[in-house]
Amino acid sequence: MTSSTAVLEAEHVTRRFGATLALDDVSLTVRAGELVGLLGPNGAGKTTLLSLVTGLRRPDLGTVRLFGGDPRDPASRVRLGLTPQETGLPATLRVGEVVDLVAGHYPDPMPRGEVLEWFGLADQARRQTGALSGGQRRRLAVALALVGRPRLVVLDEPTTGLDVEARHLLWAALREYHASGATVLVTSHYLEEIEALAQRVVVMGGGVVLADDAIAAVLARVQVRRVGFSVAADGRAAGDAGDVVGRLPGVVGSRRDGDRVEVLASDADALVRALVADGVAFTGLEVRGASLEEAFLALTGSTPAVTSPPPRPTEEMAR
Ligand SMILES: Nc1ncnc2c1ncn2[C@@H]1O[C@H](COP(=O)(O)OP(=O)(O)OP(=O)(O)O)[C@@H](O)[C@H]1O
Repeated sequence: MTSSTAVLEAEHVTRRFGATLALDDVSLTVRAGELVGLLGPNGAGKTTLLSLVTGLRRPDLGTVRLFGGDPRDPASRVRLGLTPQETGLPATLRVGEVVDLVAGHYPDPMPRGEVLEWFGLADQARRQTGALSGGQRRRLAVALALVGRPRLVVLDEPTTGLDVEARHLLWAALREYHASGATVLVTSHYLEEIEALAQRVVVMGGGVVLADDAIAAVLARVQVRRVGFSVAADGRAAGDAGDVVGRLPGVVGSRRDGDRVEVLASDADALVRALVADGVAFTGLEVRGASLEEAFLALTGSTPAVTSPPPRPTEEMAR
């Protein structure tokens, strides 16, 4: 397989669940040897896309291919390792038994001891999976995705519920596995995680692909901050604020609600300096990270800026 071979392809894929349009004309190609991060907030469509390209569901429209074949065909899936978001492990089986069970489906699996050691589970081999902590279960799920030495690994939010140490252990394992020549597709809510792992990032929101680029290029695009301030509802201050906001090159969107002005700006410092320099009488200044979705929706112009409700602030999303 050459490095340009597509291992996973979605072309103009649409998928509905009742009235919900989960994917709206999505196209994505992942080539052999890539480590791709699929980033997006809850409901963006990431899991749905993975379910189509791994053959768990069918698209309503469009085509999907896995290793050039139909993802629903077991022959296409034999080189795929998958960790779904929810992992139903048989609670009464021991960790080592589950590893053996899964390994038995592959022609050249990793030795049990090696894979357990790799994921920090060597001393859990004789424990029943039902007795594992949430984090240990998560690590075991990823270990099971890799035990058959798949050429493509698809991981849906693999680090959910892991503490910092376990997350870093998992990132290191994925980087190492990728370095051995595998292709990796990993979803996350967190830019920090994708930044640590991926070379290329695909950002989804509202069922569409909002950006697909090298991580550095995407990071440069999401350095957007939300600046909020109040001005007198009418009169000179409001006009001045509008003028200043309109003049600044880094402003990607703005909204006025009564006396409150909300601006999405790539350079919040410059915006505030300009407001002060122009003598705009503002009060109640707030500067905080915009959510990725806000930033991308604003940048792509696909929806009026700053209209979504404030994102739930998290350490990783607030930038
Ligand atoms: N089985 C289903 N039945 C009904 N609606 C669904 C189903 N699966 C997904 N959806 C809807 O489709 C949309 C996309 O969901 P999806 O799970 O693909 O998003 P996601 O990006 O993976 O989100 P999360 O990060 O929360 O896992 C959401 O509006 C979701 O409610």
